[in-house]
Amino acid sequence: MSNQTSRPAGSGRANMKRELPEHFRSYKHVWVFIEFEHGRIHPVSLELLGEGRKLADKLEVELAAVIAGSGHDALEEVAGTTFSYGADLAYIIDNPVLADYRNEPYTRVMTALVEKYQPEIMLLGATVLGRDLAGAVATTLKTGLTADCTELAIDGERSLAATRPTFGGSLLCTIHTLNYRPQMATVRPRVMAMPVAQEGRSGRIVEFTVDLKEEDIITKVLDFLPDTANEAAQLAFADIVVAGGIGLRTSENVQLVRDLANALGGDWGGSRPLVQKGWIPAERQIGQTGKTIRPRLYIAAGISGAIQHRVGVEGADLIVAINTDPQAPIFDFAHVGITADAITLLPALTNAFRQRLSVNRLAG
Ligand SMILES: Cc1cc2nc3c(=O)[nH]c(=O)nc-3n(C[C@H](O)[C@H](O)[C@H](O)COP(=O)(O)OP(=O)(O)OC[C@H]3O[C@@H](n4cnc5c(N)ncnc54)[C@H](O)[C@@H]3O)c2cc1C
Repeated sequence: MSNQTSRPAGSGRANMKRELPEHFRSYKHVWVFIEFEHGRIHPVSLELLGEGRKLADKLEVELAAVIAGSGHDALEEVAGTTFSYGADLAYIIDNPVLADYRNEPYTRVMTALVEKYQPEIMLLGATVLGRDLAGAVATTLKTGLTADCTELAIDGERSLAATRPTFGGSLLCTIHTLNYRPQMATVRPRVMAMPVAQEGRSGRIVEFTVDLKEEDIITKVLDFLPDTANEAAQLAFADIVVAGGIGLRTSENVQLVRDLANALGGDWGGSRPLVQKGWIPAERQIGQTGKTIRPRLYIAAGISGAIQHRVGVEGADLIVAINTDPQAPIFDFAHVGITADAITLLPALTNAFRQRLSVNRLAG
């Protein structure tokens, strides 16, 4: 009798076909799709340039920014910004049809660019635009896409190891695209650190033209209406965030979190059960299925620190947790833990900060 454990034939990475098909072997370089809309580069694109730089250095290849839109001067200016954030070259696709994002022309441009210049890795932000585009491009190119990655690395065989939470965040899985190119991944805003811009860094511009005609595109943009009702739009980018959990006990007590955030000049949010109870809007949920934040200061009041919440906040520089239970999991990763009743401590902190900050203002 053998005491060896058996595993199903063909299972696991070790039994996968590792040889990349011949026609994919020429695929080189790392690309980042730059989300440029209404005169603004989405910060996630710059965060991805920082991550792409590390991957490109490891592979000893170039890092390219892909910039599509309408108006050559504006696109060149964007290219200049991408160089200072680490790109070696920028592909510019300038066409009036690309003035506003639409899936069809952008997918056409991206697939044509990939077929011509053959990148081995392509990264996009996991924003509304990035998710829409990445899925369409991966499907058209018949390649693999790992969505919402929290970590990107290169393994010993030059393959992209794209890690993301799975099974409701209770496990992390690392996904490889072994037999297809490019290897595509999306990453949510604030998951990766923002790189420091290096002024004066330069790069090459490669112009790419595609035959796009407005009459061939079915969808039409009639107008652009900014989402002014979404007052939580900047939560992911706030320097100071105060959040509440079920420990706040009533919907009225959410105001205590808002008051402290106001006193500190920060933004506010909460854990998922607060959204489920209707105490806070969904766009203020922080965590795996909400927003990922990377503030300099994060104050969590009455939040237990479940893994799904933790993954959205652990990039914060300083985490202060207020919880009545000294065994609460949040104390395992908070930098400062306060065992106290949030409902009495929050107003006391708000008053103290208001007084201290107004004294500082008068003194200044
Ligand atoms: C697929 C999936 C996705 C999820 N996504 C998210 C997500 O994006 N974000 C998220 O937050 N959760 C998410 N969750 C839910 C998550 O698992 C937890 O249930 C949730 O984070 C718990 O919220 P909480 O900390 O507010 O509540 P609880 O876990 O109930 O913790 C409340 C805490 O408050 C403390 N407390 C009680 N009274 C007081 C008081 N007066 N003062 C101070 N402390 C007090 C308690 O000791 C306790 O630690 C997800 C779950 C699943 C399955």
